[in-house]
Amino acid sequence: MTEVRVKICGLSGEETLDAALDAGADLVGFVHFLKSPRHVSLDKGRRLAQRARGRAERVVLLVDPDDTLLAAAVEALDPDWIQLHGGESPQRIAEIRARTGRPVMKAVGVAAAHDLVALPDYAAVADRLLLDAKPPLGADLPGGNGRSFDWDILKGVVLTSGTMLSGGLDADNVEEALARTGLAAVDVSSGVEVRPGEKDPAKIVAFVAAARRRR
Ligand SMILES: O=C(O)c1ccccc1NCC(=O)[C@H](O)[C@H](O)COP(=O)(O)O
Repeated sequence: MTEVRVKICGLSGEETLDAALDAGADLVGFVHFLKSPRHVSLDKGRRLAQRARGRAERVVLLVDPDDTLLAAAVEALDPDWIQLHGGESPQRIAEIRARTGRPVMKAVGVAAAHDLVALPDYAAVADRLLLDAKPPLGADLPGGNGRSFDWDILKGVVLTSGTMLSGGLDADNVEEALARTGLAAVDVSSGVEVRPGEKDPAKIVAFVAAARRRR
């Protein structure tokens, strides 16, 4: 079995970024979305991304970005990945890939089996898919809500290689989530926090260790 890939998302400070890097996270995510408690300015994102260069893949997370924001985010963070966490269409994803020359990870919200119908169209244009729990109706945030979806929905579904599982994961449930879905890549935000936006180094270490127990 291949080693599980781990992404820690919503890092906004040097200390917790270092904890993720030292714990061996494969990807580190920086959220640029004003409504988020994990929002980092482009200047802060630039500094954090520089700090992580060469130690993990750097991901900038954007929600329905226009071309001006995209260009500014790419210039500032020089990301290895652009994660799109809004209502971007497959056509817009193809445009963003072409415009930026960066690989794109598309987050798809899942609540029920019918949400998986969208996956082939996204898989055709995105470099990677990230399956996240759909946010509750009227939520401020399209992700980072600490909710999980019924992993058994994925049983028998053929997913593209590298697909990441996300939503409500933590050190206590990540092994079971990996076992039940058969996926080999996970993403976490709330599950390594003490409160929204405040990451906990000890929880980051515990999460990476728990995910890696599953090989
Ligand atoms: O984390 C945020 O604040 C956020 C804001 C806007 C769009 C997406 C956001 N997070 C997306 C992530 O990548 C999270 O890691 C993912 O949704 C899982 O979150 P959680 O359930 O809190 O672990």
